[in-house]
Amino acid sequence: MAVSSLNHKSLIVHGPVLEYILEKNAYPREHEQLKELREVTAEKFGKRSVMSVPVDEAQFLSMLLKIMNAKKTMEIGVFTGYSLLATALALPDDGQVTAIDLDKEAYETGLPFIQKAGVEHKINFIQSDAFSVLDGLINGEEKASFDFIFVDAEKEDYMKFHEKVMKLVRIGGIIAYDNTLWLGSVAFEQDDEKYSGMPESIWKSKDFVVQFNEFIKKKIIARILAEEDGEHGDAEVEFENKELKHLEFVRLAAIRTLVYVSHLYEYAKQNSGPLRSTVGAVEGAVTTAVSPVYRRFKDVPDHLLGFLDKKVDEASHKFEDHVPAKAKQAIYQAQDLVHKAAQHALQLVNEARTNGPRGALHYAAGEYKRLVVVCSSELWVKLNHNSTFHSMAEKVVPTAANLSGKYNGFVNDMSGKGYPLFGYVPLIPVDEFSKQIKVAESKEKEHIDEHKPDSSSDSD
Ligand SMILES: C[S@@+](CC[C@H](N)C(=O)[O-])C[C@H]1O[C@@H](n2cnc3c(N)ncnc32)[C@H](O)[C@@H]1O
Repeated sequence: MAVSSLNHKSLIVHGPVLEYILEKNAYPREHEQLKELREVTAEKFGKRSVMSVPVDEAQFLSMLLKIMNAKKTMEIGVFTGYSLLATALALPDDGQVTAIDLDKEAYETGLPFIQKAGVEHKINFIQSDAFSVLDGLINGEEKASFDFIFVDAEKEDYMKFHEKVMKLVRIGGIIAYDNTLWLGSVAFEQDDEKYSGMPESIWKSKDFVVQFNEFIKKKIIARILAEEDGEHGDAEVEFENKELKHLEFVRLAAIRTLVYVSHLYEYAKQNSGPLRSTVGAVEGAVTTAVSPVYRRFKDVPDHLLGFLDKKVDEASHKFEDHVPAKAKQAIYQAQDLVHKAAQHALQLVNEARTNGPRGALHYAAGEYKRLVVVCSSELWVKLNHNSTFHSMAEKVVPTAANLSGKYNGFVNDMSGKGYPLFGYVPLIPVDEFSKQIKVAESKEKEHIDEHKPDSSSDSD
């Protein structure tokens, strides 16, 4: 089959190479019912059949779903169901794909092939405007629960879809957008000779696609920031997912550090020479074992940060005239500390830039730990005088301590079993932290005792 007759959307390879890929690889592997569905779609919809994803893209989607062991997925924009059938075939027997389209007639064109392939039970087709379905899922129990979401609808809606699907995809899940090169138009102007034959409808949406590509580039950091809801649904704490007013830079610094540490880890892995295969072998086990602990633990500091942020805000505005001098002092110290913490996080990044990973690790093990352990314990003691903080801490601390203990136990265990990689994995300094809290408490007590005669007018 000549490429020109394939009505193919591929931009990366053209001519004989594309023909070779399709003829030698993609078409021979195409499932029988996918082939039939494709042919019926072309017959019934003519030029509009170009809306279906091409055979090689469907095979890529299928591979992705299998690699990530996806079970719960969503497709926005079904048409006659080519990508939907490819998805359903790739899911395990108890997998589910929520498929949304306004056009039921098109879906019913493909349905007999879905049935013949024996995968209809994996599909929940919803005839509706996708926005209302997404809102319903967000308000229901479906937040952060989808492994994979495929968006293939109107290009002008992609940005709006993004805000919604971000709430539905699980941490570590994937959102895939179709047509982000929009048949190549993104790289050309309409008067370019090479693309003069492109239909008007493509040029109409080109700007939306270009804007979306810019938008999504900026959203990558936001994806790292995306938080899971549900586990900390405490009504007392109302900062969920909101940008922190005063402490946002600390959160960003922490994220930068985290990103950098993961780069260090990659570096360590790449440079572990003969150990690399051992590293590879244990990595899967590590991810499986550490992930649940990490996932639950990672929200705790952020949660506290949010709480502190609110306190800092209250302190600088509402309480300014009423808060006793000592409490004010604690709040200012808190502000000072978070600034210091942010500076140290940045210094770690700089250290790594100038002296390489070894220098950064050295720095991290010394200075950064001192700051985290000593200073944050002092801050903790001071903040604990605040009754709201105290009650919040009482809820959070046992879980954090328990998870930290488990995490440390696992890292030590693996290290003890002779996996050198674990020398790079930082421990959570639980014991040092509790020792430091005792030191800070007794310092605080000494300070109070020393100043007792003068402090009568200054009590909380
Ligand atoms: C490009 S086609 C989907 C092709 C399909 N993924 C495939 O591989 O065969 C786009 C589809 O999105 C649907 N659509 C567009 N906007 C929609 C919306 N807001 N809600 C639901 N469906 C929508 C259209 O009805 C159309 O069938």
